Amino acid sequence: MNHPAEPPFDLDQLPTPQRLVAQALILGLDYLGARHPASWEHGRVAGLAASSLEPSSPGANKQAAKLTFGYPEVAHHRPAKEQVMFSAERLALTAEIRAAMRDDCAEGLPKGAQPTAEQWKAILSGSPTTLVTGGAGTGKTKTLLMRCVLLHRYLGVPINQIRILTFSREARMELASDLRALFAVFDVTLTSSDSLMIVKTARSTLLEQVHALPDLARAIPLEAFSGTDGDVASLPDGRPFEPGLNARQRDEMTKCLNQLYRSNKVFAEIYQELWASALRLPRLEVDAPEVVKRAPLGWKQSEVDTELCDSVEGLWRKAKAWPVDGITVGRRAFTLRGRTYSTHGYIPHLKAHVVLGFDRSEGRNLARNPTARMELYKEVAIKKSLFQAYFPECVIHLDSYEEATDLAAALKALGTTAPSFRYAPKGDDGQQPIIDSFNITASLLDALGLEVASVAGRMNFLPDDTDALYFEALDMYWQALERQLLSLPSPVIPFGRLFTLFSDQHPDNLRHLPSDVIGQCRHVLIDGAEDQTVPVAGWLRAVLYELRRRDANQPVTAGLLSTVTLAGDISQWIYGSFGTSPRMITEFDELFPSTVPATRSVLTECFRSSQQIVDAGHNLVRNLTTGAIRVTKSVRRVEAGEALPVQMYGDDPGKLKLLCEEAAKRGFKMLILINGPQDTQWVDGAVGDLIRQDRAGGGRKIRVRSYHKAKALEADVVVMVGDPSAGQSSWHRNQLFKLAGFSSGGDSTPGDTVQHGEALRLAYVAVSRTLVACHWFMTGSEEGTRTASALVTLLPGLFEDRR
Ligand SMILES: Nc1ncnc2c1ncn2[C@@H]1O[C@H](COP(=O)(O)OP(=O)(O)OP(=O)(O)O)[C@@H](O)[C@H]1O
Repeated sequence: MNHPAEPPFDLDQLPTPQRLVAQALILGLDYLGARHPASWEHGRVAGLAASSLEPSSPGANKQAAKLTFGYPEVAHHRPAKEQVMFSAERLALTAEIRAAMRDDCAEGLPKGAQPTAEQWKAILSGSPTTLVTGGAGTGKTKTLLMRCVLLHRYLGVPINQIRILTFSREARMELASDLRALFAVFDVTLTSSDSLMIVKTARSTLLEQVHALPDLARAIPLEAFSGTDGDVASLPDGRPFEPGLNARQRDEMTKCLNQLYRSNKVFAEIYQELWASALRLPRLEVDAPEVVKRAPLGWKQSEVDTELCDSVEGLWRKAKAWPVDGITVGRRAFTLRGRTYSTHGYIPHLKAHVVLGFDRSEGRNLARNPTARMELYKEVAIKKSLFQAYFPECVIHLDSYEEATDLAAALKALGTTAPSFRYAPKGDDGQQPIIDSFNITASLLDALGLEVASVAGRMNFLPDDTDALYFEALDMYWQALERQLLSLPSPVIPFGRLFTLFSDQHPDNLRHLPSDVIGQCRHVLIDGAEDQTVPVAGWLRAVLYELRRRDANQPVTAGLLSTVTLAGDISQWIYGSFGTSPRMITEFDELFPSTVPATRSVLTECFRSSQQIVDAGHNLVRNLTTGAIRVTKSVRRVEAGEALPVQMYGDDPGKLKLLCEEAAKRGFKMLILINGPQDTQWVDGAVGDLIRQDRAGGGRKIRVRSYHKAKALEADVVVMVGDPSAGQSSWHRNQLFKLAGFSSGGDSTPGDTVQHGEALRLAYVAVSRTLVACHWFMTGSEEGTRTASALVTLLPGLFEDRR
């Protein structure tokens, strides 16, 4: 129980102001019939004490009412830490400014190109945070450009404080040119370099900041490292998600691999084991179709296996390709399901048996003997399938003399040189040289915001899954590589690392930046916000927090504010398999917290395509949780006969040729989108001549791009070649995407979910580039896989099957 520490003062002893307050309180307590607990308790204790000391006398129970004056006990609290990224300011948009911009717009832009009410809402948003969403062709990019006009022309923001961030160099050039044209409408002349100062990629913006620090002034991003003089001067925006390596990068990476291999015994062992697993004949299930088909012949073939071995070995010896250094020659018999078959040799170092195959340079008509019913190459193939399904140990099947020579060389140099080989983690497309494969995986991890060196320890694999070795080797290798690159005269650092160094994980690093450099991001506008990586979001947040911190320390803070404006369409999220995420849009308020409510504008009018095409696009993505676009209404004026559904054809190169000729006659621009290298050949075979003619004539009437490169483009006629595929389920990808936080709603296979959605979204992006007509050729190259056209029901009124 609390007692007042000091006896209360007599009311009369208090100075006048306190006395008046106390009297007022007393009256208040009396009026309310309330009790002041501390005073009451004090009186009670004092009364008891007095009663025990003084003899009771008549009238002694008439206690003198004595009020005490105490202080409330208040628990100790710390001031809250401000988590808000923006000040409580709004843009100083007066009614006059709004009216002036609207008037100039009415005067400068054609009647049919005036912004809609939905667009004006975002253009004239006074909030520090503005989010513009909407389906393809609804004018999100145009809205961003108009907002840039507002900031500069009407609010006087200098152009070196505005950044429009776009995706790639190509998109940057196009957007910069559109911006120049739009500024001219508002009587502002932007030079080419002005517009390229405003329109940047996140990468080039970050790099300006990196180079502003003396320690990193000469730093080169790994992705832009070519070893030529132009490196620092022409620091490129990079080609995001194209992890092909140039000669200089490959050189440096190979050097590092060999150094690590020689100096680290553990790495060398893991690497050799991985190599052996890559050499090993891939296993097949016993019920794989080719095994089921070949096994009955294979069991019979056991009777002639010795003769088969002799014939093949004879060919190898004649070609002087056998014996091979490092391989112990000698037949060894094995029993598979009760039948005997022999191998040709053994590699002790790899604990691997060797079976000789049939080199393609030999005649296909060769047979074991003149009476044999089957050609030699077929018998070899049958035995190979049997071994794939039933051979219990590690076996290497040498399919060519060249392969054997390479193997001998690698075995000879094994003590000093890391063997080079091709590898793909399970579920990834096509094998790559190991260095390239490491680079692709490291780029994915960077984009997902995962530390490459710590990933292996957070994953798990089935006991015989060689991907475990791959990730273990990658972790060790990437650490060594980053250290080696950093020690070069001009330090080389991967973009992922640079973004992380300048992200909200390391906010102090940004404190070293000069104010004019960080101030370039005072007003950031991002186009294509659906495809940003975790590190880019972290970097942008850190930059905005740092600006806020600096603003708060200014002598006058009134009028100081930053803004962020995002435009995006989650149905166009097509780089998820490379590690991007649409979180900037879906978690906008959490990522960019502001006391001023955000302005959100959903654009619902499509200016690009007819309603059939808009609905066909919607048909593709409507079942995706990430595709919840509000239904879009086409406002495009369509000529008679133009409102056609997407036309679907089979493998019909002749039809493509006709379409191209017809488009050329009408002066239409064409965009041909391809799904893979096989489609490049298909298109070249069909219309290669027309494309070359177009280029020779200096025209750009026919453009050929991959589906992934279709974003932000539009054309009168769009031709889709091939069917985007959702690929194979992948254990390692699912784990990585889980680690990166993609398992929303308890999704246990988030990597597969991303790829499934991506196939459909790629088709959506392709269809939605259409101004007049869209044609889809199913070339059949992806048969049997989960492809976009098979993952949804294509509605007949929206897709017309002409196969
Ligand atoms: N208010 C408008 N009036 C007329 N045309 C418009 C309007 N807004 C945009 N457009 C035109 O519509 C087309 C699509 O605009 P824009 O590229 O800005 O859309 P988007 O939403 O960014 O498209 P995507 O998401 O497919 O890249 C462009 O040709 C643009 O000029």
